[in-house]
Amino acid sequence: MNVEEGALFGRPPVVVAPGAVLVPGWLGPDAQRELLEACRGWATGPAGLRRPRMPDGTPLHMRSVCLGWHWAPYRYSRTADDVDGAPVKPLPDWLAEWARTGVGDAARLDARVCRRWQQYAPDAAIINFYDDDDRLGMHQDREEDNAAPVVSLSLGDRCVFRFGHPGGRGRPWQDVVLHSGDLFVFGGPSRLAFHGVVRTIPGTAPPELGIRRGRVSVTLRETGLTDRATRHVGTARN
Ligand SMILES: O=C(O)CCC(=O)C(=O)O
Ligand SMILES: [Fe+2]
Repeated sequence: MNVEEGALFGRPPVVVAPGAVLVPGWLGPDAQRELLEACRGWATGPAGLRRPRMPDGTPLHMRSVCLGWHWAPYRYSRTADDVDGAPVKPLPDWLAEWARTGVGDAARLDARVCRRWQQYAPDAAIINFYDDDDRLGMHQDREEDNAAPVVSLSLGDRCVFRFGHPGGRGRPWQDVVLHSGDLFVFGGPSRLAFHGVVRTIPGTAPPELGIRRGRVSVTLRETGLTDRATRHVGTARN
């Protein structure tokens, strides 16, 4: 975890919007490999990788697997009901710890990210796998009953990530290129900002990562949910 490393390679941290921070090169090569290896394991069944579908059956343009809580448009559950009904895999403590450290690093760059990052305790992760032509439409992350920030880690090919504002899908927005190893955290006034993945940039993964193609993202959140209360709200992501 390195706030300085990105800067050494000419990409300093950026406050993309109030409470939204990009830390380039936050994961070094070994940590990226470790996380990618873990993602490959999580992708296998039970409760493994699948292409999520909108409530009307329209498939999304990527595949995903969940940890802690299973997310499918637009609700969280403890079982992967749109996969095989198996219990969702646990979110490992080490990954929650990485996310907490990431929120702390981001909060030092912009205090609006999170006021009490030491208490950040994500209980859900979504791992997205993007092929060359995949994307994710502009959406809000709003199935959480909680204002804690969202933490995203990128692996593999770069992508064009569009970050807007909470008021709607339209402009203004900023397009930022997320590289393998980058940390992006959005909280505070940007917690409900619309965002999406416009496109991946094939062939841009670091060769030493050992990924043949595509982009993987790991997105962590505090759901604020208990097993008795799940939520059904949301906006289109297709
Ligand atoms: O893949 C990404 O970088 C974004 C993922 C995302 O926005 C989500 O899963 O809600
Ligand atoms: Fe999102």
